[in-house]
Amino acid sequence: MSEVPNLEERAAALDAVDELGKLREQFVLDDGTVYLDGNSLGALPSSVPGRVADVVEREWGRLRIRSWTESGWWTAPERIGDRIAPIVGAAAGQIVVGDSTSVNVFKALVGAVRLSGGPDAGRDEILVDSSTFPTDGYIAESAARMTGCTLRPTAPADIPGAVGPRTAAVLVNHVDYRTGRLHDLPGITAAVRAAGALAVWDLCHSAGALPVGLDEHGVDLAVGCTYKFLNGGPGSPAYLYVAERHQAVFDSPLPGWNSHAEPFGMRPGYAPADGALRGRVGTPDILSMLALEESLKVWDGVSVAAVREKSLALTDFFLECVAAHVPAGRVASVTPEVHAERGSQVALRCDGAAAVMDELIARGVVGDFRAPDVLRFGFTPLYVGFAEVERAARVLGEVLAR
Ligand SMILES: Cc1ncc(COP(=O)(O)O)c(C=O)c1O
Ligand SMILES: Nc1c(O)cccc1C(=O)C[C@H](N)C(=O)O
Repeated sequence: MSEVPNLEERAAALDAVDELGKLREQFVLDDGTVYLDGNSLGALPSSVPGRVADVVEREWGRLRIRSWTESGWWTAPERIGDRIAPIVGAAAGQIVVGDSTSVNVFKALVGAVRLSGGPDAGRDEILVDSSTFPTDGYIAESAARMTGCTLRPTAPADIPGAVGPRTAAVLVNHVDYRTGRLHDLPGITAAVRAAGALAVWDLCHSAGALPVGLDEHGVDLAVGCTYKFLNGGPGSPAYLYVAERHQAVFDSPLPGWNSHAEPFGMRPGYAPADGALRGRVGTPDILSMLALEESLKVWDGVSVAAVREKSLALTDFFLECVAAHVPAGRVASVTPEVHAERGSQVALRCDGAAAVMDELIARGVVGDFRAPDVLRFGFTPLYVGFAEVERAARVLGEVLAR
């Protein structure tokens, strides 16, 4: 066990030079808990409660209806979209915030089939990532039925070889929620576009954890949640990216009055607004949305490249500590070793994983369990430190040594 003090010293040295380490102070966290579940629900930024109280008491309580204009409520979806844009590598004017990820998957995928011309243009198939988070698969199945397409579940790595003249759209998760595998967004997007189809990406597990490069890689449409690495809060609204080149013809399957060119004209006929706000539907969820806006301030001056560098250092160090602390053969990582294929989590296959995670949580190490046998640990570079990583692996070793 001579490695143990060595790992603790290494952790201290890594924390001492961690340029992002000071950001932890901007979150409500307790030193008794190692929080490795920010890939499910991000921690609370300290300034959010005060801002929410202000929205409730002053903007809603005193200004009431005036706040739609005077407090900027009406334009919040596109304003906050512009705040998310640099984090995912998009120029302003292409992202709108609102609704859940599931609803945005629907808008994006049906919108993509329509942009492709769909079955009328001979494009009658949708490809979906066969290892997808379930909601995307369920919605893709419904979107396929609605648009007259067939649905073909395909492993992300096989997509370049599977797309063809009949493909309308392809829906892929950037990072796999269970294994933490990072899929090849530039390569897959290029192959989909070369086949004349549209690429729709689900960024739930990558936005805020690594560079996405939506504009740089020519992504057509994308969606993502804001309650994981963007720390927007439970059920905070999701977002929809429609590349500028598609906006003029993007035909939303949910053309609510908020996306009308003249919403207060109250016209019987629909005429879509220009730009990103064409992706809006109904009245925005202001309390959650403004909590999200406040939480995004943590990102001011933070480089996504630095976040990625720390994320990889954290996951590398965790894997090293697990190898040192955990009895041989008790866990097997299903997260790729190669950096280019790794998101910001480590998933360990483990017998009795559900009970092991319960015990870890009881001992102050919070990750989560994903059926059937995965211990999942998410690393949020904005607030997780290296000493915590060492402690988490040490406690895991203690639990598994029993
Ligand atoms: C990849 C992915 N897509 C979608 C969702 C969920 O979507 P929603 O925000 O609609 O619950 C999650 C997590 O809940 C997810 O991990
Ligand atoms: N969205 C969630 C929720 O409402 C409750 C509990 C967990 C979640 C999650 O985000 C799960 C997460 N997407 C996952 O990757 O498993």
